Amino acid sequence: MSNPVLNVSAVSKDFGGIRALDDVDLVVHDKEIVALIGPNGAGKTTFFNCITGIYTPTSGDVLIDPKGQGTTRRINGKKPNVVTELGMARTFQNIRLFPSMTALENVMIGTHCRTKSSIWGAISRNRATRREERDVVQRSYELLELVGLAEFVNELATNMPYGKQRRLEIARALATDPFLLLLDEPAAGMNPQETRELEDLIVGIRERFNISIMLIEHDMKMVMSMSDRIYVLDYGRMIADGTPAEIAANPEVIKAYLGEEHDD
Ligand SMILES: Nc1ncnc2c1ncn2[C@@H]1O[C@H](COP(=O)(O)OP(=O)(O)OP(=O)(O)O)[C@@H](O)[C@H]1O
Repeated sequence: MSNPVLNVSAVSKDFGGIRALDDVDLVVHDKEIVALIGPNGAGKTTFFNCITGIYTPTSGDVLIDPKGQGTTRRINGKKPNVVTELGMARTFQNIRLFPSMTALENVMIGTHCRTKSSIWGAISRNRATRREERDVVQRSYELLELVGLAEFVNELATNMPYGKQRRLEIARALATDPFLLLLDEPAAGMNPQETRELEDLIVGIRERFNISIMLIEHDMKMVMSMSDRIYVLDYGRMIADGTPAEIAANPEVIKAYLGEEHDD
């Protein structure tokens, strides 16, 4: 198998006296769909924050190898915009769109980290800049179509239904041209029909863009049906990883979810 595109090794994160992540290991391979699950407060969002530059891990390594060819780079402590430029894009548990911009403008902002025009190009509006602007609009529109939002192209993000805003966040993340797409509770607030459609969309994104996808999700039906592998966090510790069938049959996972007495 090729080198993992993401290799997280022995990562811990402390908040004062609280150890939110404790010696966590996780890998994602090329084109894998990997889920991170665990009870509330287990440390899932803290994990995403540690690997996307919002937090610096207290210890451990976050390594990426976008092409999976052994060219590994350590990204601990890099700023979120740098992590995005390096090819890791994410969505948030609490949607973070630009509410008073249109759907198209929100996606166009995502393309920004891949455009080349300088400030001088923007002022002089030379031919290369105008061509690049046209390409950005075209590509952003195509991404809106792909996530099923073509009819909302000129709608302000704030006026869009909640489930559509979640899709818009995915389109904006894709606009950064990632090798790894990180989705934090993409199905939150969606009804069963919307969740099924979202699942199709996520699997379709993997096929179309040949990228890896990692998601935090509480909807077990969705997680079990679409993931290649699943990791389980409990009280900041990784208690299991495996295929959906292995995870469903793992006694420690069942215990964590049923909230039985916790062994140390
Ligand atoms: N900035 C912070 N300062 C202090 N404690 C924090 C901070 N962020 C998270 N924590 C704590 O770290 C632990 C893990 O929280 P986290 O939000 O990562 O869990 P989660 O698994 O994403 O939960 P949920 O499923 O409810 O979203 C919790 O005890 C939380 O209170």
